Amino acid sequence: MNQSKERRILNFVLQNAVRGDPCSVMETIDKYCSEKEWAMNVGDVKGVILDKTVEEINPKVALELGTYCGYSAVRIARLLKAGACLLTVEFNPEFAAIAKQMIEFAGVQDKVKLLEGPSEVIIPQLKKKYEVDTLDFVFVDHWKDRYAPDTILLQECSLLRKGSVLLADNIIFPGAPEFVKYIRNNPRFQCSTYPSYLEYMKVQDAMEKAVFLG
Ligand SMILES: Cc1ncccc1-c1cc(O)c2nc[nH]c(=O)c2c1
Ligand SMILES: [Mg+2]
Repeated sequence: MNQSKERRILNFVLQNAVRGDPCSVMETIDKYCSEKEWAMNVGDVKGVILDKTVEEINPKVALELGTYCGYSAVRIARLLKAGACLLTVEFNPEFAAIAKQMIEFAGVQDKVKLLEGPSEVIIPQLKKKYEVDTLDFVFVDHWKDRYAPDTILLQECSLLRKGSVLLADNIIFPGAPEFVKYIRNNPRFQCSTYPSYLEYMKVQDAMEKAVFLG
């Protein structure tokens, strides 16, 4: 059975990156996906916006919706301080298996908890099953049609507190119009838009930052 693209990305990392070095893993994925096969990692351009947001917040508890190959989980986890953790949710079992190996190779596995399943099932489990109180940071990068319902679900599950920050990828391309409409018209969120480019492409995209006001 021929290999998946995601398996080819992982193998390229295992053969070319430095084990235990998160930056080396990120650079190697970016090299493969810009030179050989495009893939939907947040990438090196939007990745800087992600970095700056994480550094500004310095979250103790972070959530990522949409792990994919683990690129942004490695990117976020490398910036987390001692005792901080990232919970990352992936519903595709093949992607989750790749991401698990990617996270371990990068050496950030002690800071990352990979949760396999649909976000609408996992989010209601975060408090009781995963001992989360509230989330300091949420990176929304899974499926555009889940952005708005999952943001509502996070509120219904009392997982956001005054000052919790959401950062959503792809609000221009592929786009998340329902989410943008919801969040920008919601007085409980203070929104700002970060124009950027689609990973590895000269195509406009943007990220939306939304601070929960409580
Ligand atoms: C797959 C794709 N094709 C063309 C253009 C953009 C995309 C694309 C890019 C992303 O960053 C994505 N992030 C999370 N989830 C997605 O589905 C997704 C899709
Ligand atoms: Mg994305």
